[in-house]
Amino acid sequence: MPLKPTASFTARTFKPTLQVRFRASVVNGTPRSPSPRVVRTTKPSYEPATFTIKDGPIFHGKSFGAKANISGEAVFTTSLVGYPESMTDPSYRGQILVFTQPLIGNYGVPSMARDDYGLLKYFESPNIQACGVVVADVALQYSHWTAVESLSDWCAREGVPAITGVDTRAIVTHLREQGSSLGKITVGEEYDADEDEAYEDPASINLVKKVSTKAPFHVPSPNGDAHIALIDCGVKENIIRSIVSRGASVTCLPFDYPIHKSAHHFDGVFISNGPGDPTHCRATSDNLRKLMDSSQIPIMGICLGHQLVAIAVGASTTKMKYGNRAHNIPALDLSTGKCHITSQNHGYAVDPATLPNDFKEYFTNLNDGSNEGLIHKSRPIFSTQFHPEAKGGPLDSSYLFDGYLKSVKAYKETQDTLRGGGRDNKPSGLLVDLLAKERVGVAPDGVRVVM
Ligand SMILES: NC(=O)CC[C@H](N)C(=O)O
Repeated sequence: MPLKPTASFTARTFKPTLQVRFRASVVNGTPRSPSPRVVRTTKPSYEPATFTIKDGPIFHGKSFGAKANISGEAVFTTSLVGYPESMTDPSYRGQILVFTQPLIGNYGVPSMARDDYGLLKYFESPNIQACGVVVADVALQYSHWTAVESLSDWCAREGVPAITGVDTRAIVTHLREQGSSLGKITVGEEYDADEDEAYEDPASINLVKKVSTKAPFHVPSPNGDAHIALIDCGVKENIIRSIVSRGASVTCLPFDYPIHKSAHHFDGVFISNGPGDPTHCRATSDNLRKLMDSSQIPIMGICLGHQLVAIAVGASTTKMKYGNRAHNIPALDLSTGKCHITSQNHGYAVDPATLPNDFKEYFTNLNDGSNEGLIHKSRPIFSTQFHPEAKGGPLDSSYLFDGYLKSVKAYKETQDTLRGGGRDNKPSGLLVDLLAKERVGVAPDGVRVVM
């Protein structure tokens, strides 16, 4: 049944202002100097905007981001927090992100600060990756010690259209019934219902190519001398951090890098998360298959990486009706019988019935029974559909990185023994020193830049 367009939106009146409130000056009986809690207000443009679902309802609201018209796959997340992390997760490239949490933007947007490893502290990549944002009620006031700007200013600065004042419950009801659909955001102009050909299907684009690093880059670890090759299909910063903090340096390689030809330089291979349909990423799954046939190196994959490991071993993937995007999804570890609450963002799933005999299902989803992981029966190869690095989200399953690093270090020791000593790191070490320390992109003029 077509839903009625939501036409009413009442823009609140406010004065842009900076308010400074003071906390109690006595804490646990100890006087302290007043520390200001800064509350900033923001003033979005509030031009009219429209969110339209292809072959579905039209929602009228107000723009609070860039003045631009876009189309993409409309998906929803039920995460309560973590909009800076979700919006910068490259897995969302080509997607319009609908938040079910009604109030978004209340803690603002943090800075591009970097941690001791040189990784972004508060974002999962340097830019907003979702092509549009839909919320019920954008916060006009924001307050947080990490905040440097409002959600509205950030979206406008990054050229990302965003709409507020729409009934996100009706949108999500529709997406759950119809399944993930194409949608578009139109800003500042009357919606023309005859313009249906304006929908661009991101499934027709090689999204992984767009987000993968254009050249290798290296993130050294001060905590150990293992070395991991990470196939970057759109890696989140916190995945790299989860590895380097555990004592392995990471060299991030483009998605189509022929890793099977150079695995002997590394102690482990990692396949990252990323956007789009995994069957469009044949270059990576073909290289992985050749790698598994020629080397015993430990392998771990997350999300798209999980799907690519599955495809490499001959299993198949299916498109889910509307996917799983949330920070509270229960996944059962079939090897221990323990349930972990996990962070997820995916629209495809591995069919566990198609796994070959030497693999078994590792995790299963306790909500919908979908596959959440696979593991080789005798070799150190495993992957998960959920995100154990969980940014944002719960850290229940971060032990999986410990297990991976353990097998990486064991493999390194065996290889060192076979070589009769540590790897001669000189040649590859020197090359690694020459690499950029951050993601490498391409500027419009074709010149490679560090992003
Ligand atoms: N987060 C991811 O890696 C997503 C994987 C894949 N693009 C999917 O939607 O299923």
